[in-house]
Amino acid sequence: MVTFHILSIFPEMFVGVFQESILKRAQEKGLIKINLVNIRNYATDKHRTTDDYPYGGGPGMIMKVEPIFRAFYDITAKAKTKPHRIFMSPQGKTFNQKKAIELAEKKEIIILCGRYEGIDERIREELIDEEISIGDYVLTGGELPAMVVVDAVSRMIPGVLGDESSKEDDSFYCGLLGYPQYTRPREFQGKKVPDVLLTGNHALIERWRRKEALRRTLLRRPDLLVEADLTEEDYKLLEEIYNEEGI
Ligand SMILES: Cc1cccc(C(=O)NCC2(NC(=O)c3cccc4nocc34)CCCC2)c1
Repeated sequence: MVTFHILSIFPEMFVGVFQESILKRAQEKGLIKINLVNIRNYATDKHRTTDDYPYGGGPGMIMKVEPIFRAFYDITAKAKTKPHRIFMSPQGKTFNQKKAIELAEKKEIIILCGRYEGIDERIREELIDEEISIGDYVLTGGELPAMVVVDAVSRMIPGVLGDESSKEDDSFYCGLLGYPQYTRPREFQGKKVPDVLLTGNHALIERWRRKEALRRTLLRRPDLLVEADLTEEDYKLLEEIYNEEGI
């Protein structure tokens, strides 16, 4: 069971996303709990201010310390265990499946979403255990990155993925890209489904799938290949692929 406390000035952004199939069912099964926290509720001035001008000048606004500190203290006081505290930030370590699996072991997770030009540094110094980025591009806020983390971590919690899960595949292909997939019709615009997939020979099908996953990974994401734990059989398949691809 993982409880996610998501701190944002736009908590309503999350409602639709977490009311969809897998995450909704996981909440109903009591496997995950999602607590949407509006930072503005912790601002005590009459305008419920959460941002202010940067010292030293410069464009944009900075998220203020008081509302965020109050929110962290309140959540931590009410939490059963000390929450693991994440700030979604472009300055963070790039999120990946390994991190998702690691976070699925936590009991309580606070995810702070940035807005404006960012947060007052004292928040990062005092309240954050780790910063995570979902990639190198400019976004308007940390909310979408937070949804990505909740989605990826929730899938790794036992029981969240029904038996229709592709989790085994995830683990089997861990670190590789997916193999080509087909469904009916068998032929479309003259393009046929590979015969091997129609043989019912599972060993042959598995070999073909593993080889195509290796081929796709080699051609599109060789960096993943370096990280993947390959078997002797994989290296044989790679030999064949190198020859076929004329590399
Ligand atoms: C490459 C680069 C350099 C400098 C700024 C930015 C940028 O996008 N700054 C804007 C903010 N970006 C994010 O929060 C954010 C962005 C991207 C991935 C993320 N993964 O988690 C949070 C993420 C930060 C405060 C408000 C939104 C991006």
